[in-house]
Order: sequence, then structure tokens, then C-alpha cells
Amino acid sequence: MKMSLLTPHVYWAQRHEDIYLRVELIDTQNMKVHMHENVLEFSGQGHGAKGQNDYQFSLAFRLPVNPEVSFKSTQRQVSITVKKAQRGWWDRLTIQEKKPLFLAPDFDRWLEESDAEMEIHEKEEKQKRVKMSRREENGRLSVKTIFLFLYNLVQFLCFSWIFINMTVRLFIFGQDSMYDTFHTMSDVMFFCQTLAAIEVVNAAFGVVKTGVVPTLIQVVGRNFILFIIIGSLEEMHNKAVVFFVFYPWSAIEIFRYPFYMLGCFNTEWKDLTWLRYTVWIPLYPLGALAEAVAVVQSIPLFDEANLFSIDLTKSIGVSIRFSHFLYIYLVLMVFALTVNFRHLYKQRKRRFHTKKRKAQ
Ligand SMILES: CCCCCCCCCCCCC[C@@H](O)CC(=O)SCCNC(=O)CCNC(=O)[C@H](O)C(C)(C)COP(=O)(O)OP(=O)(O)OC[C@H]1O[C@@H](n2cnc3c(N)ncnc32)[C@H](O)[C@@H]1OP(=O)(O)O
Repeated sequence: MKMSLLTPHVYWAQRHEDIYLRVELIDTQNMKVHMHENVLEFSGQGHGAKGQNDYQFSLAFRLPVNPEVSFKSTQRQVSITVKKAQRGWWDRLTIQEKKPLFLAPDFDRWLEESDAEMEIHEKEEKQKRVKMSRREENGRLSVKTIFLFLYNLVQFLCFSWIFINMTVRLFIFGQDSMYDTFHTMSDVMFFCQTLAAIEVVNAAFGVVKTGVVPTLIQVVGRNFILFIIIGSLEEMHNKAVVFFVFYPWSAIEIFRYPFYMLGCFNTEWKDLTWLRYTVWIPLYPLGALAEAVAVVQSIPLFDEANLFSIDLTKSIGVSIRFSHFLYIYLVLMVFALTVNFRHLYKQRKRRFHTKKRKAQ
């Protein structure tokens, strides 16, 4: 059956820089779209107003347009975009004053000149806002990265100083060095552990992706031992247990903080990651055991000194001794230890399990 040559319905709209044409043809095949001397030539087979047929049209534009035409055929229509050679608003589309019969405004996209200007203005504003928020985000990111990097660096340097000093002193002075640990290391340890409060704040405000509870247990637990159990009792200062508390504390941190430092720049050193997530396995129970021994050793000393006890003998006839609280603390330690051990185990599994899956 011979198909007759017909013109499809064409709808148009403009912006300051573009012309949009919508050709109402369904399932267009063998489509040709050309621009020749400012005239757009279209031909194709498809289902239009007169059923399945060959359709064609040409449009001589009123003002110069770019020779390149972009077009897209969908199941329902053909969309053509032509770029104006010069930015501006046209009072009509074609060179001839009389509008071709097949051409009509595309009211879905139609805008008056002032509305189109408004649209440009809104687009520019939106782009500006996106740019500004990106810049702000980058600024915030870098401030956060610098802050975390410096924090981890300071902790790494201080804990390394403690660890190296304790090791060297152990080699030089042997067992005697243990009794001197508090006098030689406590200032730096006080500094590090006070600074570590930042980690709780970071976790609470989402600065780092970690749980608040394990961090709180870690920081409060250590600071209780350092400032109350050891720090507040002079008799505890020259006990060897201080060595056994400080050594595992500082040993883990010389791996943990550099691991975070690299993480700040999305970098990883596999061996360091392995150490960070493995060394705690023996160190954590050892550290906790040393802390428990320190608490037990301090109990008679607190009783003797009557420190932090609340005397209620006059009002209710009893005195609440700090040592009572310390017995409770020892039980609490078991729970807290379990929570953190499980947390660290999960972190280890997450780290190595994901890495393995990624590698597959
Ligand atoms: C509520 C009051 C309770 C009172 C409780 C009283 C009883 C307490 C008894 C507790 C006994 C404690 C014993 C303990 O003190 C003994 C010792 O410490 S012995 C030495 C061995 N110790 C350790 O190994 C523990 C060391 N500490 C830690 O690992 C952390 O403090 C801990 C919170 C336990 C776990 O860390 P975290 O949850 O942060 O895990 P990740 O390291 O995997 O980090 C998760 C993601 O966050 C990013 N992150 C974390 N911190 C930083 C940082 N400073 N800078 C940059 N990025 C950071 C990290 O990169 C991870 O991100 P991603 O997953 O994307 O890589």
C-alpha cells in the first residue's frame, strides 16, 4: 500500500536561547532532521493525525539559528531543540508572517518573555545557592578534617612519648621504673585523658561515626581510675600497678590515633588497620585487670583516709564510705567491659568482613 505525504502537528515554545519543537508523531521510524540555510527539514514515518504515514515539514526560522539540532524520539512524540544564534526573544518563529497551518504554540512549555526572564533568574539563583552550599560544605569538611587530624596527632605524640619513655625506662632501670611511673608520666597522661573528653563530644554530635556509650564508658572509666583512684591518693602514686595501667592504655593508642589520622584523608595502611583492630584483644583484658587491681588496692587506702565518704552518722546513724561505691564499681566494670568488648569485636568484624566482601 502506497503511503501519502503529510504534515504532522508541530507545537513550539521558546526561551531566550532555545527553540523547542514538539512533533506529534507516534513511533517515528526512518527519521531525518536537518538544518540547511536556517531552514529545518523534518521527515519520518509514524502514526500522526492521519494514521500511519510518511510525514514531513520544513520551517524557515525568522532569525539565525545554530546549524546543530538536537532531537529525541519517544514512543509518543519527537522533541527537537534548536539553539538561537543570538540570545533574544522572537515575536514569531518563522520568516513568513503568516503562521503555517501545522504550527501551534506548545502551551505545556509556553512562557511569555517576562516569565522566561524570571525562570532564568530563578535558575541562576538556584545555581548560586547550590554553589554556595557546596563551598560551605567543603569549608566545613576541611575545618572538621583539620581539627580531627590535629586532635589525633596530639594524642598520638603524647601517648607515643608515654609508651617510649616507659619502655626505655623499663630497659634502663628494670623493675624500679614501675614504681616511678606516676611521677614521670602522670602530667602527660592527665593531659591526654582530659583531652579525650573531646571524643565523647565528637560521638555525641556526630562529628565521627561512632557510638556515644562505648566512648563514654572508655573515657569515664579511664578518667575515674586516673584522677580518682590513682590521682587523689598519694599512697597509690608509687605503686607498680600504675605501670600496668598506663602501659596497655598507651600501647593501643599508638596504633589507634595514626589509624584515625590516615582515615581523616580517606587513606588506609592495611597493617596499621589490622593492628588497630587486633592489638586491643590482649590489651583490653590486661588493662581492665590492672584497673581492677588498682581499685582493689585503693579500697583500704580510701577507708583509712576517709576520703570521699559521706558522714551521715548524726542524721541517720550511718556513714557512706567511698569503698562501698568501689565494690559496686567493680561489678559495674564487668558490665561496662562486656559492652565495650562486644563493641570492639563488632567494629573489627565490620571492618574485616566488609573489606573481604569488597575484595571478592
Ligand atoms: C556511662 C558511664 C560508665 C562508667 C563506666 C565505668 C566502668 C568502666 C570500666 C571500663 C573498663 C575499661 C578498660 C579500659 O580502660 C582498658 C583499656 O583501655 S586497655 C587498652 C586497650 N584499650 C582499647 O583498645 C580501647 C581503645 N579505645 C577505643 O577503641 C575507643 O575508645 C572505643 C570507643 C572503645 C572504640 O572506638 P570507636 O567506637 O570510635 O571505633 P572505631 O575506632 O572503629 O571508629 C569508628 C569510626 O569513627 C571514626 N573515628 C573515631 N574516632 C575518630 C577520631 N578521633 N578521628 C577520626 N575518626 C574517628 C573511625 O575512623 C571510624 O570510621 P570508619 O568506620 O569510617 O573508618
